[in-house]
Amino acid sequence: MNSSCSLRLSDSQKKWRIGIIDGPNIGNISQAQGGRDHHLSSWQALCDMTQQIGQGLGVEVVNFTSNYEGKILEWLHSNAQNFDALIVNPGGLTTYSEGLRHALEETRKPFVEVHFFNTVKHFAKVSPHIRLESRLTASATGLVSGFGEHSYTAALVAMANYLDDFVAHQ
Ligand SMILES: O=C1C[C@@](O)(C(=O)O)C[C@@H](O)[C@@H]1O
Repeated sequence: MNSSCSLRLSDSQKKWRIGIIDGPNIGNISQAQGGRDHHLSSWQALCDMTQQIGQGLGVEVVNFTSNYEGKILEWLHSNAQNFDALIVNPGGLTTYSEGLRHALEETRKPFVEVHFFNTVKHFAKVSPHIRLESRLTASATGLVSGFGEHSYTAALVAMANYLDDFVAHQ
């Protein structure tokens, strides 16, 4: 067991670098989600929470958000190689962005798709006749949805351990 943090399950001390990308509307989180599926006052509060979890895990977390698909793609093109893994809430890009899916695939980095909502349940309710689904899930390493802000908690803990166990030895 890693002595610095009980949530790192191996002996790894590696300070992985994990980028968290929040897509359209997530930067406006207190209004956008109507406070129903999380307990955050702002996107900054989400950054503070994920930074705190990153510190506890002994990994570096870098947060980025944009309402613009092109800005997110440019961020990925310029920065993805500086990260070991990514956590992505595509927000308003969830159901249609092939561009984001391609850009993420091209990084060749593991990534977790996260959502505040359980998107399967949410889409079944808002669109019972046309089957909506995320464009990213089939390309993601993993998916965490439905736990409000703790979808990010779960994604960070899982990704740090995934990097320790599956990537460190490659
Ligand atoms: O913007 C959002 C938020 C969301 O990504 C979530 O985190 O639950 C779910 C998406 O369907 C929606 O468009």
